[in-house]
Parts: sequence; structure tokens; C-alpha cells
Amino acid sequence: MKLILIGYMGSGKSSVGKVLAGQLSVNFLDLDAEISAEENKSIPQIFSDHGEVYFRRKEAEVLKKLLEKDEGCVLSLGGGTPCYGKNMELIKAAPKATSIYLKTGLLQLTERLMVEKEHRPLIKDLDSSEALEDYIRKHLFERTFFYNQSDLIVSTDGKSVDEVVAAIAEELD
Ligand SMILES: Nc1ncnc2c1ncn2[C@@H]1O[C@H](COP(=O)(O)OP(=O)(O)O)[C@@H](O)[C@H]1O
Ligand SMILES: O=C(O)C1=C[C@@H](OP(=O)(O)O)[C@@H](O)[C@H](O)C1
Ligand SMILES: [Mg+2]
Repeated sequence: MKLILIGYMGSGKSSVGKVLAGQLSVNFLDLDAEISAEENKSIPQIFSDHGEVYFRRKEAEVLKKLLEKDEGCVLSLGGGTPCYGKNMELIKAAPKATSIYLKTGLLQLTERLMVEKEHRPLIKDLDSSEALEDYIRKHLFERTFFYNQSDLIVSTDGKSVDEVVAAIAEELD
């Protein structure tokens, strides 16, 4: 069984995925970490050396490879992963996989990302929290079409990481 975590930057995919995998005693895979390992570079370095188009091509390739692996795991995607090419179609068609959208509100995302912009190339140059909030509002609106195609939707607002994990476990029961 594969659990695939989907959601905007800062929704908690990486943090929640790690704890969830620990609780379920399955492997934890983070797509960004897998891409970094293959390229031997950080995500910001990949963006600055080769640009976003290259990153998206690599992201699609590594996603496809991980979805084809026949092993149980929790797989946390990047915020953009489901929104490019055929990625969401592949996620929906993956055998024994359940996709879960971690749905986080605009204010919570803005607060979290304001202090964590540096290693996220798409938002690192947005200086004020107003500019960041405006960007997220539009971007989230465009991406929600893809996120909403997930099998399950779990709201994260007002929940700690452990509470999000518990909410996912309850949904899966
Ligand atoms: N439910 C939560 N409550 C409080 N902080 C959280 C929660 N989920 C994530 N965070 C924090 O928000 C930041 C972004 O989380 P991260 O897991 O990297 O998100 P993503 O992988 O979706 O971009 C991290 O500092 C993380 O500790
Ligand atoms: O939303 C996006 O397009 C991106 C999200 C990032 O992952 P997180 O959602 O884990 O921050 C990372 O894949 C890259 O910076 C692009
Ligand atoms: Mg992440």
C-alpha cells in the first residue's frame, strides 16, 4: 500500500509523511529528497543551475519510477508535482495507492512559508508577507483543481503534525 501526500508548499507533506511512515512502520520517501539525491544537488541549486523546466522533467521521471516500485511506503510529493504533465493521472492510476490532499488555509500557509522561503525557489524573492500571501492565493487557486482529485482530503488547520497523522489514520480506517 502506498500513501501519497499531496498539497501546497508548507502544508506539511514532508513532516507529516515522516511521522506517518514511522507509525505505520513503512519506508518514507520524499520526492524532493529523491530528486536531490539523483542530481547530487539541493532543490534550489537544481533550479538555479538548470531552471524550473528541467526540475519538472526530473520530477516527473523520478515520480514515475517511485510509483512503479512495488513496495509499501509513504511518499510525500512536492507542492507542484500533481499539477504538471500527466503526473496526477499517473498518481490516480498507480496500483494499491491512496492519495491524500493535506488541505491548509491561506493564512497558515503564509505564516509558515514566510519563515521557510529560503529553500523554496518559487517564493524566495517575495519580500513582504502581503506579497507572499497574494502569490499563494493565486497559485493555490490554480493548483486546487489538481489537489482536489486526491482520494482523500484532510484539513490540517489548527492541527499539530501528530494530529494530522491521527486524522489521516482515522480516514484510512
Ligand atoms: N500541522 C503542523 N503544525 C505546525 N507546523 C507544521 C505543521 N505541518 C508542518 N509544519 C511546519 O511547517 C513547515 C513546512 O512543513 P513541510 O513538512 O516542509 O511542508 P511541505 O513538505 O508540505 O512543504 C515546517 O517548518 C514544519 O515543521
Ligand atoms: O510547489 C512547488 O512547485 C514546489 C514545492 C517544493 O516542495 P514542498 O511542497 O515540499 O515545499 C519543491 O518541490 C520545489 O521547490 C517546487
Ligand atoms: Mg516537502
